Amino acid sequence: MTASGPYDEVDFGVEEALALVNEAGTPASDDPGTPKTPGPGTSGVPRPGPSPAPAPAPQDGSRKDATGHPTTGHDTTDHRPADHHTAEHHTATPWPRARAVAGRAPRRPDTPVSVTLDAALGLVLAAPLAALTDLPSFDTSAMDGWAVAGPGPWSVRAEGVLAGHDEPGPLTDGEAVRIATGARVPQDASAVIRSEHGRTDDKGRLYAARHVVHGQDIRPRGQECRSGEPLLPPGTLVTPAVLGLAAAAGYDTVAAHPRPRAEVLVLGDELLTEGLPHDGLIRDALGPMLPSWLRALGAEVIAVRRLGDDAEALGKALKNSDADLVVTTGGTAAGPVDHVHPILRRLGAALLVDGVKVRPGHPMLLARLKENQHLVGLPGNPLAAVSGLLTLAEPLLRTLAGRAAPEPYTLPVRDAVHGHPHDTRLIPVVLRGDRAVPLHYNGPAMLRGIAVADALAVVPPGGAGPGQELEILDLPWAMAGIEVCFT
Ligand SMILES: Nc1nc2c(c(=O)[nH]1)N[C@H]1C(S)=C(S)[C@@H](COP(=O)(O)OP(=O)(O)OC[C@H]3O[C@@H](n4cnc5c(N)ncnc54)[C@H](O)[C@@H]3O)O[C@H]1N2
Ligand code: MOO
Repeated sequence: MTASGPYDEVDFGVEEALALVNEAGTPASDDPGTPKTPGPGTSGVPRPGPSPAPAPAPQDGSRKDATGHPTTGHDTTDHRPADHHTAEHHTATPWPRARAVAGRAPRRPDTPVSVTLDAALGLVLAAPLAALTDLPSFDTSAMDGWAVAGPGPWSVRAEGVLAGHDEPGPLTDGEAVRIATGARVPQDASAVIRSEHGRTDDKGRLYAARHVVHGQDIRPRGQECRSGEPLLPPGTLVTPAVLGLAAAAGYDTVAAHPRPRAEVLVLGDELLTEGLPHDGLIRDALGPMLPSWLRALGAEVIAVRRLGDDAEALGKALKNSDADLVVTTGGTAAGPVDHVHPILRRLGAALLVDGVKVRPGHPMLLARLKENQHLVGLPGNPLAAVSGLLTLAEPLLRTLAGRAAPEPYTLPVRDAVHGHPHDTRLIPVVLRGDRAVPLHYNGPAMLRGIAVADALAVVPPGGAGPGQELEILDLPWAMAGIEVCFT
């Protein structure tokens, strides 16, 4: 890519992004099937375009989910790291199972709290929302016009009635009163005539321009609900519409599951927080990315701390943290300054997932630090960290927040996608019409693909052929978006 390429344009569209980064047309990323050897030249080495991908071979006779993975229905209570058999991944957990383990790791959502409406967006209701009032709470006019009683023509009262005012006196047959939308309809009114459907003569008598139907444009009290009627069940996500309904139904606060509290610990001596990379130092891509991503997944981020490669500092930070979820970045592998495993061992943490059969991100891990406190260890490579975030942090936060799992869905993939021989792959895609289009820059250290992606596609071991249905993991801002909070 030259400096004058379309990436330098401020406003390039998805089509251009696709042309630049789709997997089919351009050199690809790290070979997902090749064991990684850290060192110069291993990252970003162009590889040939995708070869026709065979359909994933069934691994055993067990039930398969939409992606062809064995489902986890039969092992729902087993929290042990799985798959002790292969030399390469002695403890790695299959990807679907890792998600299930993470979703079950917290035993239950936290004790419900009472939350003011302005703070409740994105939380989940912990109790049914029952109407505290009839809605509407009085007979109300649906239109600006006249409330009338009996057949016309009608004599119009001098005083009109506005929304928010006292109930006007009852009407007698042949009488009308000017009325505004939302105003109380006087007793004994038989209909409301819209202002454009009536005219008055010089004696102040009202004539209807069209047939008047009894009850027209009057919203009777309790039309939407009666006081006490259940409106929403517990477990409902508080959306903007839910906030509106709760307010209309008389609520100042709602009972909700509190936002899980997350702390981010960024590890690595090589990380810069500003300026250009120099002297082997690189910019920290995860510190700026994770807090808002975690918020988009429903967490409150209580701290982001940079600890370098200091084992003691890591140990202390973990001991002192009171977050529900600690997210570390880097240091998950077995390099000389990869301190996560040794520190977890020293703290006596229970490893629930120790490596996942997924690319990128296979060194990711999940540990229970204390009762109701968990740690997700994200690998340092940035796209591998995204993989860990969606594989482990997303289901864990979802459970803590009391949210139901989204309905899984699949889309056909437009192009063939390389698979790892044994592991699941997660690849950034854009959704075009009813197809998922793989993006090219999907190497573990690359964010260029995910930055223009709508979702991640789940590629089963062995890869996928063109048109094959793949499970799609939406990115939180590409879904309803209401949980997104970038501040
Ligand atoms: N002998 C082996 N080495 C490695 C293996 C392996 O299987 N055997 N796996 C590789 C894979 S895959 C990954 S992913 C990484 C995971 O390593 P760590 O979690 O220990 O992460 P680090 O070594 O600290 O960093 C890896 C890479 O990412 C860069 N990094 C770290 N933090 C950030 C950040 N906040 N922003 C941007 N980039 C970051 C770091 O500089 C390294 O380049 O291990 C492989 N090794
Ligand atoms: O390559 Mo590693 O899979 O986690 O980034």
